[in-house]
Amino acid sequence: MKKITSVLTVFLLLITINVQAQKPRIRILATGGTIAGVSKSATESNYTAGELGIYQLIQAVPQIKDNADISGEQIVKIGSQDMNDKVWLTLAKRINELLNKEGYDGIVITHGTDTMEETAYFLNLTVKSDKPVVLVGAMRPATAMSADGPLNLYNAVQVAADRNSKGRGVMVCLNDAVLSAKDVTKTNTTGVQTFQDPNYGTLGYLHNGKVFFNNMPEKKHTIHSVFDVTRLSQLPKVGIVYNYSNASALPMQAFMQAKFDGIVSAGVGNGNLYKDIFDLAVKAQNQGIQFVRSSRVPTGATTLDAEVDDAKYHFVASQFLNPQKARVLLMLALTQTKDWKKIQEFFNEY
Ligand SMILES: NC(=O)C[C@H](N)C(=O)O
Repeated sequence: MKKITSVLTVFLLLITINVQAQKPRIRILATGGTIAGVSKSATESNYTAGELGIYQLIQAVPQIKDNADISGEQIVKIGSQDMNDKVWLTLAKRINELLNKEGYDGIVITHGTDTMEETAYFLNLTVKSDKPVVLVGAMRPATAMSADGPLNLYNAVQVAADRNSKGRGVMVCLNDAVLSAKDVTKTNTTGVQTFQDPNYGTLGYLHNGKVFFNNMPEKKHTIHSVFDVTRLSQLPKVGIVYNYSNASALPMQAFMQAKFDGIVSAGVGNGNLYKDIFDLAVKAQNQGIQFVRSSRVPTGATTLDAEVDDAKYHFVASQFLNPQKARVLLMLALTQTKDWKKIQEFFNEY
C-alpha cells in the first residue's frame, strides 16, 4: 500500500511539473507608477507613486500564476513623469535578452500612466521579437478603495500569455481594453478609462480574463522595425514646442541654442505654426535641426500638402503621431539619418 501511495505521489508530482512547464513563461518588469502607489488611507487622493516592489505586486494577485509561469524583476521605482532615455534603453535591451536569449514567452511591464504611451511606442520600435509585450498601470494607488491595479495586472498577464497576442506589436492593457502602442493615448487625468485610441479604437478587450482581439496594427513595428538600440547608450536630443495664440518663440530659441538634434511642434489645427515659431523653424532646419510638424488636436493626421509647404522647407509631417510620439520616432530616426525625405518615409511607415 505504501509503495502504491509513493508511486502515485511521484506520478502526481510529474504531472504537476509538466503542467507547470507548459504554462507560458511571463516576466514582469516593474518600473513604478500608481499601480505601485501607496497612500495613507483607502480614500485619500494624495499618494506616492512607485512605492511597492515587484514581489508585493505579484503577491497581491496570486491568480496571475493560474495560467502563466510568473517571475519578475525591478527595473526602476519611479513615477512615470520621471521616465527617461536611460530607462527606455535598459528596458528595450533587457526585453530583447529575455525574449530572444532567455526563452521567455511574453513580457508585462508595470508602468505609470503619465508617459506610458511614449514608453510603449519606443518599445514598439525597438523590441526585436513578435512575442507579446504588454504595458500595464493603474489610475488608483494600490491602497485605494476599488484599486484598479490588481485586475489590470491580471488582465495584462492574460494578454501576454495568449497565443493570439503574437505579432500585434507592443500593447497597453488597462480597464479591460487592449490598445496599440502606436495609437493609444492618455485622455483623462484621473479616470480609469483614460487610455483610448481616438482614431482607430481598441485592438481587443478582455472579459472574465479571456482576451478577444478585433484589430491588427497596420504600421511597421518590432521585428519589422529598422531601429536597433543594442549598441546605443544615449539618444538624440529632441524637444517639443507648443503653439497657441500669440505664442512665444523662446522655447524654440532655447532648443536651437542648446543644439538639439530635432524639434517637434505641437501645432494648431493641421500642424500649423505661429508665425514667430515658423520663422525659427525654417532657420532650425537650415542649421541641420530636423523640424517635425505634429498637432495639439487629439484626432486626425498632421498631413503633408496642407497650409505649410513641407517640401519647400524640408519639414516632416507627423501623420497620426501626436507630439510626444512624434518625438520618439524622430529620436530613433535621427540615429539612422539626417535626410528629411528619409525621415518623412519613416513617419509614413511607422
Ligand atoms: N496613474 C499613474 O500612474 C500616474 C503617475 N503619476 C505615473 O505616471 O507614474
